Amino acid sequence: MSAKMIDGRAFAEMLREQVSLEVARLKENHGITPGLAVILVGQNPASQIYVRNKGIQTKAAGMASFEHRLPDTARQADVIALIERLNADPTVHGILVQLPLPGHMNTEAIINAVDPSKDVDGFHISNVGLLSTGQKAMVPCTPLGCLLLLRDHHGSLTGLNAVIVGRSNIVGKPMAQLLITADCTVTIAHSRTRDLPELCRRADILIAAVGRPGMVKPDWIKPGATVIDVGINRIEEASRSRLVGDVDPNAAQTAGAITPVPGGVGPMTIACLLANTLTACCRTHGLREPDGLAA
Ligand SMILES: Nc1nc2c(c(=O)[nH]1)N[C@@H](CN(C=O)c1ccc(C(=O)N[C@@H](CCC(=O)O)C(=O)O)cc1)CN2
Repeated sequence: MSAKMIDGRAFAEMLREQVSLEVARLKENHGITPGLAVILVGQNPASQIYVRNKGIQTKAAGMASFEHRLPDTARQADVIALIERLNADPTVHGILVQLPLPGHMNTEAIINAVDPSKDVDGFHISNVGLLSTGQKAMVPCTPLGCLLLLRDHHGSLTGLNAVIVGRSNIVGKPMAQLLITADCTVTIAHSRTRDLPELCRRADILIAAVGRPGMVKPDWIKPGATVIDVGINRIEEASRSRLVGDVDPNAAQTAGAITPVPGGVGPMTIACLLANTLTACCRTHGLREPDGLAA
């Protein structure tokens, strides 16, 4: 039997519509327009596309979009000075620094310069600490997107065995925190994990976030399990480029449900960024947070 395809594109569209409605309500009732500032340093081709899409979708949701592009010759101090200006700007409720940054920059120092209340990426050390202690935090967009898809598919996640392959700060670790809070039993695996296929076969929920095309094979999957593929790997084939996930597409024969690549987790990332910007704006102004948008 073939797995149910979890349609992240459709879910993200619904989420963006919900955000748009809440933004319109904020404007009408309180005269407030949520604003998102995105900083792009350098010319990374994929980053340029993501930043452009963030701007388009921010405006489409009725929010103010501020785009700041710096050359890859910019100094770390220039980026931090810009962040400090945005921290002090009351029209900016969310600040995002597009990653990866050029090699000469210290990513942690730059992320930690963002005011935690405007850290819509949820990467600031204060938000990492709040999330890991189960407190109200800004939650990283990709794991938040995965959680929303899982909750929509399963309802309750209580008692399920979740295996996360990948231990990055952006996906693997925050994903584990969210699933622990959702009462899953969580294991984080990585490239040095012993007998990875056997471990994965115990998972009711398998999250693949390693950045290796097709690494998770069909026989690594427990029949009926839910598979969330976070991989976005661009591969060149016969002079054309194609996007593939971390999970072998034949895994759909074993899984109960699976997210496709493209069209699964990817679109949820920007939709959750919009949701986080709205959440940050509501928190800043002491207003009720819309239901269903946060973790
Ligand atoms: N500061 C951040 N930098 C990066 C993040 C992040 O969350 N914050 N995540 C990724 C890139 N990313 C957003 O920035 C992102 C990745 C993928 C998609 C997406 O919609 N993917 C589509 C396919 C798009 C395509 O054809 O290329 C899909 O999977 O269907 C959106 C955003 C790294 N940097």
